[in-house]
Amino acid sequence: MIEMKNVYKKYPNGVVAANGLDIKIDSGEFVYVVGPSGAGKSTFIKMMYREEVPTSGEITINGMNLARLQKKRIPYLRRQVGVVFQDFKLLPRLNVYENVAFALEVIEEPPKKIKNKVNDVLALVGLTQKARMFPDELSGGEQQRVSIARSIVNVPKVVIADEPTGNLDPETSWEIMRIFEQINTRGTTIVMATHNKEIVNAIRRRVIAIEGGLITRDEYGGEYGYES
Ligand SMILES: Nc1ncnc2c1ncn2[C@@H]1O[C@H](COP(=O)(O)OP(=O)(O)OP(=O)(O)O)[C@@H](O)[C@H]1O
Repeated sequence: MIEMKNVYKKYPNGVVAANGLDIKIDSGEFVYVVGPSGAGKSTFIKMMYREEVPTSGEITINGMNLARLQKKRIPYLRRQVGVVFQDFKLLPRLNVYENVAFALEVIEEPPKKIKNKVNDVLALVGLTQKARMFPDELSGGEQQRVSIARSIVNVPKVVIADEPTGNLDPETSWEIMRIFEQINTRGTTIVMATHNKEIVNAIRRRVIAIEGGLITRDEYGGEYGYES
């Protein structure tokens, strides 16, 4: 479970990007985070994987208090929370297989386990045939599939995605959504910030709207609710 209690975030330049956020997200939920540009969606999401730390308030993920998490415990958090970005963030000099394996090498998994786990997730995202290719040899959708494979190879309880379809054409975006739905069906919680109105209105899930650093709407099966 993810819980925020009265979370406030002021950046050093004085911008208040979270102005008292209270939210509970249960295990296994699929949540969209929507709102206008600059509303505070990325800040909300970054605080969940401790890329940003709240100025005050509490955030817990599966019992871990992120505000008080010691630096040395961050790798442990990253094992429980997979992250997917709009711009994929793959390592350009590593091939598909190595990009995914890297997430396991840093936590010192035994080589044999690495091979099995990487092959399993590459099959799940449909990239078995492209395991030896490099990121610049892949389409945007394929690169995003590698990044999703990397985010789930540790079997995290939560996957957080910030605009994962933002750089993709509509058809490819639907393919990526099918993969997220599949991951969610296996019990993984998904929290996804998105501007994709068509997707939110078609694949109905919980919608949390943020405006001016506040949660202004929280509806199960809700609409996107903005013109974009
Ligand atoms: N590192 C930072 N330092 C200072 N201000 C920041 C920082 N990151 C974000 N902000 C500011 O905080 C506010 C919220 O930004 P955030 O990126 O969370 O919004 P967003 O809803 O994700 O926007 P978008 O949809 O455009 O990505 C904005 O006013 C932004 O300029």
